[in-house]
Amino acid sequence: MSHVVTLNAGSSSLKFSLFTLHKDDPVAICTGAVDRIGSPEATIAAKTSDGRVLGGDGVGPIADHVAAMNRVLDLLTQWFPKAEIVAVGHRIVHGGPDHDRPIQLTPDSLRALEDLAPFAPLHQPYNLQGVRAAIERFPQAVQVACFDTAFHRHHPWVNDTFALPTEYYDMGVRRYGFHGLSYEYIADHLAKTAPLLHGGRVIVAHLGNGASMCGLIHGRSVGSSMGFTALDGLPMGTRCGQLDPGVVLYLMQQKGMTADEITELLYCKSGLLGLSGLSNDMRTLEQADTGAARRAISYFNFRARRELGALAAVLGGLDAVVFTGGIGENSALVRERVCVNMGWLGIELDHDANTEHARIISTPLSRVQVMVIPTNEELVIARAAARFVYPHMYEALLDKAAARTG
Ligand SMILES: Nc1ncnc2c1ncn2[C@@H]1O[C@H](COP(=O)(O)OP(=O)(O)O)[C@@H](O)[C@H]1O
Ligand SMILES: CC(=O)OP(=O)(O)O
Ligand SMILES: [Mg+2]
Repeated sequence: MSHVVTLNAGSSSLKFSLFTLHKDDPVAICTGAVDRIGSPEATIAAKTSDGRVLGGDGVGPIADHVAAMNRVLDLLTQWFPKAEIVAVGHRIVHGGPDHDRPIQLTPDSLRALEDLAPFAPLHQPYNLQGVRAAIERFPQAVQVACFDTAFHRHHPWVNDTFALPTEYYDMGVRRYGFHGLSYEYIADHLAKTAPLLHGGRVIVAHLGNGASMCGLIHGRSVGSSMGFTALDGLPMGTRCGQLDPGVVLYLMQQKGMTADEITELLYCKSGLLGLSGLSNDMRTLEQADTGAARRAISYFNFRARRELGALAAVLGGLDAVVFTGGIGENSALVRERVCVNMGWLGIELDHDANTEHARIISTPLSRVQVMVIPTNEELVIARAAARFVYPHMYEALLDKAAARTG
């Protein structure tokens, strides 16, 4: 039976899966993640679809994404020696202005994607290292790139542009938006499980180590919080989120900081880590009893509320809010604080349902339905990879994708 491997390198994690290519849809037979990469508490965990837990023993330190990638490919070949890998699907965070759908990777396209690395320094280099490692490990497999930016490529021009002279837009200085694979999964899931809401106005809050929000109308992106890079919008684990560009000028001109120092500050030392002085990890901050940790969480919630209100205005009202991503799926505290006193917008949270991480966490009378939907970027990647290998077998998926991108 043919199989697809998916690799999804986030800023703090490497998620991976092995899918079997069944007739209608790929089916995951193993999913796993290396978590807290780079920290002494790094873990690797995987389980099979029949509930077997893999991994555990002999994990050892996982210093960086390259070590994580090699370890994952070793383990997959060890666990599933007979799997025939026909394709590897890669999450590639930045696709630039030209890619509004997945592509089959070639040496030329790989080189072009390398040029985008400065615009996603926490992701793109690792995504592309994953491609190289997979080519070496599975040379016969088709390598497919699935872009975070593709989902937003047809968002309105007002959300695509900055108010700079237009030649900058023409040279690619645009608001690309990210987390598109996650938004695509949520939009597709809503289409299947809640078609009325899918047809309406939905805000998806993808809150993980990287965090963004996206406003959807009829499952299409009409506005999102991330911009030219994955620095903009909400504060994140180590990234600052929205920042007055005057701060950058001040740091350069008055404080003599170099571009590298500012890059390190904004990508790696800011956000929850910078404000708390303790950790980028929401679990650690929720357990910590320090004023700085509480203030970091308050700032995160404040900016999320602000973005929620702004996107509701862009959508012209609201029918549903979906929380997803590591924090969105697991932190009842953050969801509660983001939604509290939002009755004016039609949001009434059900405290008990939220604490229990129920799928619907708004009250039955809430005008806006609030949901928790675990994201599944892996399935979106596996479907795309499957379409390249067996276009006829997955014709239905192909039609749906075409309808979505219009
Ligand atoms: N039970 C939990 N409670 C609060 N936060 C959690 C919980 N589980 C995971 N998280 C948070 O989710 C974030 C990681 O999200 P994830 O989407 O996996 O990251 P990435 O951006 O690397 O893909 C971390 O801040 C982590 O603390
Ligand atoms: C784009 C981005 O920030 O991704 P992640 O949340 O996986 O770090
Ligand atoms: Mg992620």
